Amino acid sequence: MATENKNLSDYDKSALPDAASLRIGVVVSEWNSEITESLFSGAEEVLQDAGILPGNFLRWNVPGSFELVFGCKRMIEKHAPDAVIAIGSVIRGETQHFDYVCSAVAQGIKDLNIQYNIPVIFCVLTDDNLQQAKDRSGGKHGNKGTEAAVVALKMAVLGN
Ligand SMILES: Nc1c(NC[C@H](O)[C@H](O)[C@H](O)CO)[nH]c(=O)[nH]c1=O
Ligand SMILES: CC(=O)[C@@H](O)COP(=O)(O)O
Repeated sequence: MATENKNLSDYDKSALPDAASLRIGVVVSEWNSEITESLFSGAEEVLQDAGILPGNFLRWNVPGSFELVFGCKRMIEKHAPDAVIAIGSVIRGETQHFDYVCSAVAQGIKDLNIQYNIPVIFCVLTDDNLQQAKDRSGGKHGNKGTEAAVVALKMAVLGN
């Protein structure tokens, strides 16, 4: 399993890009909030370790992962952040709805990266069950929110 072999959740604080001059946005889905709040906490810790100023750390909530695309788009247009992290947790149910939500969100976030000159980081867990989500949001496989924040910082300063 890819995650078992590659865990970016352990990071070197001294190697993080300096966030003192950066504005980072985070859009958080309220579905599976136990998971998304853990992901947010992981991301928040990294950004604070990197020295982000409170006024430059923006958080908006949206109802579900499908709304992450619009939420990130509106945040970009309103605040022009240096990077945006989209946080969600999609857990498979009985129907094909899981597949449609996951595909739409992944494609939509990819499109935002192309449409705007701002990195939009895909921190959306797509799991078959709650345990898989727990394992990747502060459990045995680390925290994808932590990883996403490291990626956001690196992409925000890319080419500088
Ligand atoms: N089942 C999950 C959803 N479903 C809701 C959709 O994301 C969306 O809000 C709805 O279709 C209205 O547009 N969302 C998640 O984030 N996680 C799920 O497991
Ligand atoms: C990802 C979803 O929307 C899914 O959890 C909904 O569950 P179901 O497919 O049983 O309606």
